[in-house]
Amino acid sequence: MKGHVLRMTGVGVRRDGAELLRGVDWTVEEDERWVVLGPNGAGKTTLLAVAATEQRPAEGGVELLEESLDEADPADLRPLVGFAGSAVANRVPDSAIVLDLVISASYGLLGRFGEEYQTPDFGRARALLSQWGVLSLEGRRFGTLSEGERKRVLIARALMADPELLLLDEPAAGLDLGGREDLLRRLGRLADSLEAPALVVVSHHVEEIPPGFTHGLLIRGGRVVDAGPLEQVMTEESLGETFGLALKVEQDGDRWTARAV
Ligand SMILES: Nc1ncnc2c1ncn2[C@@H]1O[C@H](COP(=O)(O)OP(=O)(O)OP(=O)(O)O)[C@@H](O)[C@H]1O
Repeated sequence: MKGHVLRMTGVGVRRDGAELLRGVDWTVEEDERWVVLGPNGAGKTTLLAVAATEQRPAEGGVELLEESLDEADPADLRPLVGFAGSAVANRVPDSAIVLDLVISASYGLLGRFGEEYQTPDFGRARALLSQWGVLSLEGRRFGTLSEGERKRVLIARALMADPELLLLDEPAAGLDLGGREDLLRRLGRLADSLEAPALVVVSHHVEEIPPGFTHGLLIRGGRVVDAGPLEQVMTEESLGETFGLALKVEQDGDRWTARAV
């Protein structure tokens, strides 16, 4: 059955007198794969923080799996959301062992602190590391990993608790061309999987939209410029307004490119 996993209505966020988001209406259904596109400072990370229940909006409503955040305990809803991005990477101790980092996501922890795990938990953690191409790193310390390796490990971690919604903040940033293409292929495979959670990927670049993604939300200055099926929102007009410059946008199969004109 199709149902909404995330719904924001009139969401506004303010911090230290600055308006970070304003009047955001956004619904993510369980079979949708969204990319959130916008320039630096547009409010993308803030939007994900609200979706991940880490930031409470000053205005408007947020529902996760049809439960209002006003009524539910965020601690009960948090395991339903997998989140990977630099905000998580910055909190991981350099000394955390990769396998421990992934497996401890079942308890919402960033490493093992004496909790008990069963054989199937280790099996799942290793299967996820393998799915993201980093099983050989299972015994390494997080602090010794490259940027690309960290990103893959954190995506595996975000999937460990079998979330209903997976939020990835700039998964392709800082990767070389081969690393980016490999990551996009793996994200495309996840997008195609019927068992995958609803997906939301944040990016600055239309070239980083993974194959199989269905919807786009364009944001600038904390306001939604456009949101809906990709073919409807990926226009030169809407993207030009979002990034503040005239653009030539092209689609080649399920990939996109954009350049200034
Ligand atoms: N405490 C704060 N006080 C004032 N402004 C803030 C505060 N925290 C964040 N901002 C501003 O809110 C805006 C949105 O920030 P956010 O990190 O959500 O943007 P973003 O789209 O993820 O940007 P980037 O692509 O550069 O990561 C930015 O202009 C940022 O400077």
